Amino acid sequence: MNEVPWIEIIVGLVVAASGGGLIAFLRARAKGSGDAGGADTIERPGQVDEVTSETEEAGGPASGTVVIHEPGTGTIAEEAPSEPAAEKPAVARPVVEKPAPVAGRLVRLRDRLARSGSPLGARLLEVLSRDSLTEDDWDELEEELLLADIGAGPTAELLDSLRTRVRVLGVREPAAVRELLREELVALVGPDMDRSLHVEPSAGEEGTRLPAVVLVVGVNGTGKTTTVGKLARVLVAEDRSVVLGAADTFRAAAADQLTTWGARVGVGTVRSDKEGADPASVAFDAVTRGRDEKADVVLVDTAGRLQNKAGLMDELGKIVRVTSKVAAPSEVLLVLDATTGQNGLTQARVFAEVAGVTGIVLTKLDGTAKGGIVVQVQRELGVPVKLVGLGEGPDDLAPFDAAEFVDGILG
Ligand SMILES: Nc1nc2c(ncn2[C@@H]2O[C@H](COP(=O)(O)OP(=O)(O)OP(=O)(O)O)[C@@H](O)[C@H]2O)c(=O)[nH]1
Repeated sequence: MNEVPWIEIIVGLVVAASGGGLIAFLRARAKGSGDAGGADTIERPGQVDEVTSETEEAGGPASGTVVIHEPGTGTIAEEAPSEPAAEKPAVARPVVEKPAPVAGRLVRLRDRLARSGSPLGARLLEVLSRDSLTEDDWDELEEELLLADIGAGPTAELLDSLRTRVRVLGVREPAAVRELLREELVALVGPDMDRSLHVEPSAGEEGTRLPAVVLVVGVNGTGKTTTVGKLARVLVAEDRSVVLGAADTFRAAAADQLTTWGARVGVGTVRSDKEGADPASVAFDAVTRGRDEKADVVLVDTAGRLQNKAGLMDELGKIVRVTSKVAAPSEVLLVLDATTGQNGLTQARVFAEVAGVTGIVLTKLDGTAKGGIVVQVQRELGVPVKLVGLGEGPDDLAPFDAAEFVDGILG
């Protein structure tokens, strides 16, 4: 018998056997990258490097593989073909953190302000505790309120009302005047504004379940990526399932930063392999992924470089249009740095005009005595502050509440 056919048969059998694996692998690839744009990958939390090296050992590609970390279990599953469990190298179980409960976080504001210097409340109360208030005292109060960025209009309103009540009620004791001031400040901050976050999934056509889409916009450096990471933790603490979209493709490190934030709480990030990729494409992929996974919320981080209004309008407008093909944004959160005062407000106006902002996240409140910016920002933009950043810690993001906030700044 001729030996050649035997060699061909053996080679054929080997090719057929590995071909099965290849088809399974290709199927897995096709399943994982079926979104528009094609270039995006979803990075699931966990130790991605370890998963990748394991994938290589299993015969899969070193990059672009869809890896999935099952939130909460600490196990890693991947969509590429796998060897029988007994033959697999051990994979270190990633630690998934449990975020701190959300309720009562704003109480920390008082401590943080006390550490950051002389808070507004302490200075106001020092004036108000003088025996009888003279014209100079009222002027001093006005100055303090203006320095705290409350703004000229709101400051005049507050002082008018406070003076009248102090006179009419004949209040003299510092504790009673303090209480009146507290009431006036709460009224100014707006206790009745709807500050709830709209993060409930909705019903699409033919009963599809659509995730709530939250776009996070704002000038660079204000704390957008950090806020998206912290907000993911808030939602996880409330038992909601979350997908992150790294549409800040301008700064390469932003996607890594976001992936790390998500990984800590078992949340996956959709990102692009290409630096400078189209943000709208990444946002679309993230929302599609959220819909396919029946996630409750998709949080999309954006770049928001403010070169000019037209460019910003183009970029954000496109993100809104494109994501709306799957699910329209239920929230557009504008992130503002509380330490930038008036300058931040000017930039905020541009974003509000362009992006249809539904809520404000005021970051770095821990680093400023100018908490009054809350009042101005709400007045100027006509939208409520919904969340505040109180520090760089992972759980330093608090739902905003007018009365708790005023108690925080009054100390
Ligand atoms: N103290 C304090 N720092 C904060 C807070 N929120 C964010 N930061 C810090 O602000 C810096 C900028 O935050 P990022 O999240 O990278 O800002 P960004 O807006 O995404 O920036 P770009 O990606 O460049 O657009 C980081 O050092 C954060 O830790 C806060 O509430 N308090």
